[in-house]
Amino acid sequence: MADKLDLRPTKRLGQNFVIDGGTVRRITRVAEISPDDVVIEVGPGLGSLTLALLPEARRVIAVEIDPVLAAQLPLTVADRAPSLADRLTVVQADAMRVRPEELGEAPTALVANLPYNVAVPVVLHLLEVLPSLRKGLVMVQSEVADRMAAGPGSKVYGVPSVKAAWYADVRRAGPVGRTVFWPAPNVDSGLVAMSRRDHPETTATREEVFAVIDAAFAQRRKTLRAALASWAGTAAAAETALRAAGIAPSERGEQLRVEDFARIAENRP
Ligand SMILES: C[S@@+](CC[C@H](N)C(=O)[O-])C[C@H]1O[C@@H](n2cnc3c(N)ncnc32)[C@H](O)[C@@H]1O
Repeated sequence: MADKLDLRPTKRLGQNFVIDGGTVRRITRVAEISPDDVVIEVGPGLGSLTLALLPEARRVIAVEIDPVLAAQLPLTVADRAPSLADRLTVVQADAMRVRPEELGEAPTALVANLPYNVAVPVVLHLLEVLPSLRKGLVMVQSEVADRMAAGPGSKVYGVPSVKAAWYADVRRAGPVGRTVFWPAPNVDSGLVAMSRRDHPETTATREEVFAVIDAAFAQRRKTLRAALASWAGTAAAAETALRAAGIAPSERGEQLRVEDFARIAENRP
């Protein structure tokens, strides 16, 4: 199919296509799609995962940034799975900016082999703008999978872990080797499973909580008293906010849960 399109995969768009049927079936199985699900698939590419998702879901909304691939996808599905073609919606758009109105229907599940350079912003954007999303199964670079699923105290716990935890329970769902792709990337991959949960109860807005998270991890080796100094105005003001939130000023961001960041945000001077 790549030959037919005279396709030269674009590195900038993270175009590494899965060419292994076993991996595609595994992603579909682990995603636990039910016949009622409306799946949003980001970056369908040549459609290998799309073709596996269509028999499982009520609808697949495929969001592809590349206009050539977006135009080809309905033709591929009409050719390979004509009886399922009416379950497919293709939206040519940047998934980092896509708006719910562009999708036609509210997706309940995210399943994607994500473009690796934008995987975290895409996941956070979709969880934010699509409250209908209840679950997700995405393939990302192995290190990113570790970071997204990490908990407090882990060396790789950071901004992606805490922000993802605002929206969902996140866990690693298995490794994927680099040989299942064409072209093969020079990193291994991993599956990440997400299950929507209510965000912590707080009077602070999401933006306010995320501002504390960004500030705390911008200087992750510093104590929170020092790391939050510019966020609070001064180190002394940061200390007051931390004490009011019941958190020792000598702690570091990597020890806190998303609920703790929310309490700090509530106590901004
Ligand atoms: C890793 S490939 C996956 C392709 C296919 N799903 C597969 O598994 O073979 C990533 C796909 O995402 C598309 N893409 C890259 N950036 C995107 C963005 N911001 N929004 C939507 N699609 C994007 C690329 O064009 C490419 O088709």
